Amino acid sequence: MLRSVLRASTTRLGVTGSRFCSSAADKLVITEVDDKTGYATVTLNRPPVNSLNLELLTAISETLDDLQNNKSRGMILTSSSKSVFSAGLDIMEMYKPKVDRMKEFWSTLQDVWFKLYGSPFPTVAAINGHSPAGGCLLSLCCEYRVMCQNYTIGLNETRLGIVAPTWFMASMRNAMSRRDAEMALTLGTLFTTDEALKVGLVDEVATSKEDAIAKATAFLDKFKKISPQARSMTKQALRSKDIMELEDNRTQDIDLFVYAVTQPKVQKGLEMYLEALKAKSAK
Ligand SMILES: CCCCCCCCCCC/C=C/C(=O)SCCNC(=O)CCNC(=O)[C@H](O)C(C)(C)COP(=O)(O)OP(=O)(O)OC[C@H]1O[C@@H](n2cnc3c(N)ncnc32)[C@H](O)[C@@H]1OP(=O)(O)O
Repeated sequence: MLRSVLRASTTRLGVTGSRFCSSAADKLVITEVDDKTGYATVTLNRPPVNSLNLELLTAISETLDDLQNNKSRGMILTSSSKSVFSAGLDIMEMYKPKVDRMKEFWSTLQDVWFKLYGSPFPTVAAINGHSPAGGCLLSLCCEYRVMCQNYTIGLNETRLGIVAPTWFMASMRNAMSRRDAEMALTLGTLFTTDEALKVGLVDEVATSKEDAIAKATAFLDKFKKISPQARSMTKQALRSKDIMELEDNRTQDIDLFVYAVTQPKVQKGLEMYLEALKAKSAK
């Protein structure tokens, strides 16, 4: 039985919420912990498409802190949307940006990556909708991915005329073969669920969100008889090279992001992409 709400993080207005004080619908991230298993289901809740702006990233980052501080037994990451897991980074954070906010935005994304990719507790993404770019990154940080049928997933940055940072690439390389990762990253491939399964970008296919959560739970159950400490040390050792590489280059990575995104050519590309998205949604 799910009991709500371990911690309701930042509200849509960007104000830190307190325990149990307002309805889950107001929260950017909803955390529910199962009494029996101790697993936390973390639901991204920024309609319409869970695009990752500074406030949503901050809420995710705080949630991951809470789970770690509470010695979580496992986390399932999913979305409250019926058709989108996450549309990736909020393009409005990059289009005509204010540099200070942009730096905070990127630094918070780095924090989320460190905390999720390197989490001591086991993590699964129950991908119940489309998952392009930054949405795909969040799922790649998890140890296991279960995806519902008939959606798309991938790091499609090159299709937007931008370059996925090396730590995005490392996360993809950790899940699939180097060859498939190179093809996917250079082409900016958005895979269908079945294609993603074939290349190992996702581990299982689900027929519904409920089925995805059940399969995610079954994955977490596999660790019941494994020492949590041995498990987390093994995971962190395997991922430490990627983590140290970004730790050593955090500031340069932020500077490179600001430099790249503020280039007039990139701004023009983002403008055109936004226009195309708006035109599509207006149809
Ligand atoms: C060597 C190292 C160099 C480093 C240099 C750094 C360079 C920077 C790297 C940056 C990495 C970027 C990562 C990203 O995540 S970029 C974002 C990529 N995301 C996408 O391409 C997805 C775009 N969205 C979609 O394809 C669809 O919306 C989706 C399939 C997800 C859902 O479709 P659906 O039909 O359900 O919804 P709509 O398209 O109608 O969208 C509804 C409204 O939401 C707006 N929207 C959608 N996506 C975004 C987004 N990512 N950001 C902001 N807003 C978004 C869309 O415009 C609609 O708005 P309106 O209702 O107002 O029209």
